[in-house]
Amino acid sequence: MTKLSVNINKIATLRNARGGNMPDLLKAARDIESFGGQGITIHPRPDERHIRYQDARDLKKIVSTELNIEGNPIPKFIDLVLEVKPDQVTLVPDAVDAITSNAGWDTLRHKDFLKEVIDTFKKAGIRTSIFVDPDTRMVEAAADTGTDRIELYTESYALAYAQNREKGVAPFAEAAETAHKVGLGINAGHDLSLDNVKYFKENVPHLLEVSIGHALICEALYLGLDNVVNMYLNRLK
Ligand SMILES: CC(=O)[C@@H](O)[C@H](O)COP(=O)(O)O
Ligand SMILES: NCC(=O)COP(=O)(O)O
Repeated sequence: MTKLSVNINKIATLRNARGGNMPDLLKAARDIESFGGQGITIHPRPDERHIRYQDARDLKKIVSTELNIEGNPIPKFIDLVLEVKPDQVTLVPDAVDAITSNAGWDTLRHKDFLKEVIDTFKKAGIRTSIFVDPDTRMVEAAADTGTDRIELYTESYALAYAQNREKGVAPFAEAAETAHKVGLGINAGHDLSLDNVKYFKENVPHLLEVSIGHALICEALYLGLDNVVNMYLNRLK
């Protein structure tokens, strides 16, 4: 079974637009869980333009499924994660000024750094995941860091889907087979949507979890959050 973790960054973006508490991020997280969502993902960025560090602390108190915090392990992110102790931390190598995540880790080049950070989180009892491109060398080197899982960065699949989905999914299927062989759990995310997620799930083996935010919240504007969560759950069966 593949779990759906809903990324609620975009709900925080909307809230922050007016400075008040509408929409209420904590209520949205609780509602998503009551609709069947199996996890909540947040990606606090250093400028706190959507998720604020305080949101992570508040969400920890109310999320009853699984809290996944994503981000670049700069010192203040590491401190936040160690304080909040989410179920999972996903390390993403994004630049401070990145509009959104735009690359996976070079796990060969940053192996020593990743080993150290992963060791710190694992000692605190937090499951770890590393955001990587679908490249078997990067997946194999990820295993050497001691991480529990990888998250496959799916933007290239989402871009290819309309033109040539067979070609677009092939590197992900291969990366997932490699990850499974070297003992890593497999998550995936970025630009997955109601259109493209079913084919991905059908063609990428051993997929434990997808985290989906941008498309899901956009789709919910037309279809409703409850309905959309359930449409994803059906596609992930
Ligand atoms: C790691 C990843 O691909 C997503 O978490 C993405 O980072 C969403 O972040 P934004 O909502 O800031 O685009
Ligand atoms: N890890 C990916 C994620 O949380 C959501 O990415 P997106 O669906 O907002 O592109």
